[in-house]
Amino acid sequence: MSDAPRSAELFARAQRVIPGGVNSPVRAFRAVGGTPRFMVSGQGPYLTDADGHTYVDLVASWGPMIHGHAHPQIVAAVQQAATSGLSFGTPTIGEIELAEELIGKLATAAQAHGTTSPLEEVRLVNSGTEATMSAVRLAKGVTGRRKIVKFAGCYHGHVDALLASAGSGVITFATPDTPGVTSAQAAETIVVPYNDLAAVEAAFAADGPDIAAVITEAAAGNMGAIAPKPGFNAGLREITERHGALLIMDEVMTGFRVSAAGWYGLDPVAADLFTFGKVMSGGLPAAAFGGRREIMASLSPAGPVYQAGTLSGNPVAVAAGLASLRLATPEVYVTLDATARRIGALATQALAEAGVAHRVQYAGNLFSVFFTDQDVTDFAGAQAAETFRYGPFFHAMLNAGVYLPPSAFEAWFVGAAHDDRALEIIAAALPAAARAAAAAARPGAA
Ligand SMILES: Cc1ncc(COP(=O)(O)O)c(C=O)c1O
Ligand SMILES: N[C@H](C=O)CCC(=O)O
Repeated sequence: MSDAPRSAELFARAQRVIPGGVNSPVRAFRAVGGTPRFMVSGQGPYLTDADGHTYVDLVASWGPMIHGHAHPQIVAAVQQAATSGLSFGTPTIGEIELAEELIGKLATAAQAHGTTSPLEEVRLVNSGTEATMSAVRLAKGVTGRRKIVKFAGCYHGHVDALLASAGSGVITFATPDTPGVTSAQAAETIVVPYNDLAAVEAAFAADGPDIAAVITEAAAGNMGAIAPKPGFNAGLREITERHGALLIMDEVMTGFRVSAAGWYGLDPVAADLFTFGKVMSGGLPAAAFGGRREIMASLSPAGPVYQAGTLSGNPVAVAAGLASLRLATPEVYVTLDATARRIGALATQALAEAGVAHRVQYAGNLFSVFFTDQDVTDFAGAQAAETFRYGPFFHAMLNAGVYLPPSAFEAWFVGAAHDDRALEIIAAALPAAARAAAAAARPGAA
């Protein structure tokens, strides 16, 4: 399966008209080598590429495909919506229903935890990047302050102020100080280590009156999967509240994936603002940010903080999101969690048998493999792992029909459609991949 002539041909053609041949850097295979596979279809847990190879998909469009690809009810909802018109640039009923669905899911979780929901209003946007960008602007507008605290290795989309020490493609391609972000923008971002409340306290001790917000991934998934230490998110809540700053919980990856109410359903920390993305729209371009009414009331046209979007609340994306969220029964989450654990256990078994030091880490049902004998709790730990083993591991899996993220710094994702057959393919692929990881040569070694 290493032979992918049609993908190679398409990649050469793409590189003539698209920078690097891809429309998002993480899709390129630069960190693992080789030719990115051009996919032509997806069905359930499988992807099929332009050469006709089929793969068990452990990327799931970077999170959203919780029901697998081309779920018939979601496809039908999209077809139905498209038939009624693709975009109106006016309010629609579906937007209210989607907002109510998101708010209702957090309200149900809050009630189960004996508390009230911090999500009273949401504004729909088109991408996770737009959601975090808008949440940051709103936080600055509401507090009248200019600085943001973020965590090294967390990724919040390609927002200028949030690219500092970011995870995902930024770490994969080692571009921490991307040109185009001005020093003035960079100076407004304070970066501290993930899972380190003392560092957050120190940031507030130094800059407290200037800090508008702390933004965190609800659980980190963009430097591999790293769960917050128990009490970390709650600690952020306490510190921000004490200093009059807002807490922005980025649930673009975890929202409606790790539970019906996202990470909030597992650890109900009442952030001031939440951001949601790809999962809430079933894989179509829609996202959202929201929070308490008194904060959201500052948003235009209700308030002075401007935010807008011609295609925001697009009816087709909204229909996909509604269909996907309504299909997400408690059983779906039980299946996602169990499947992630089964695959993680298979990886552990194969890597242990091959003698490869590793940690399989989970953040809810996000998971990933770190080639290290230490638990990884932050960016420094993720960078210290033996990432040179990932490329050979990745290609062995790919050749055996399993599509992993083409970077050691990304989470792996499953869908409820990953059945026993898909897991058998993964189980069959892992021993050779583990041996390839074991045999990988450290760069620079003789
Ligand atoms: C936690 C998190 N926030 C924000 C984003 C940005 O979302 P998008 O790629 O839709 O702009 C991502 C990744 O995509 C993410 O993982
Ligand atoms: N890690 C990113 C999102 O979660 C990967 C998606 C992308 O940037 O294309």
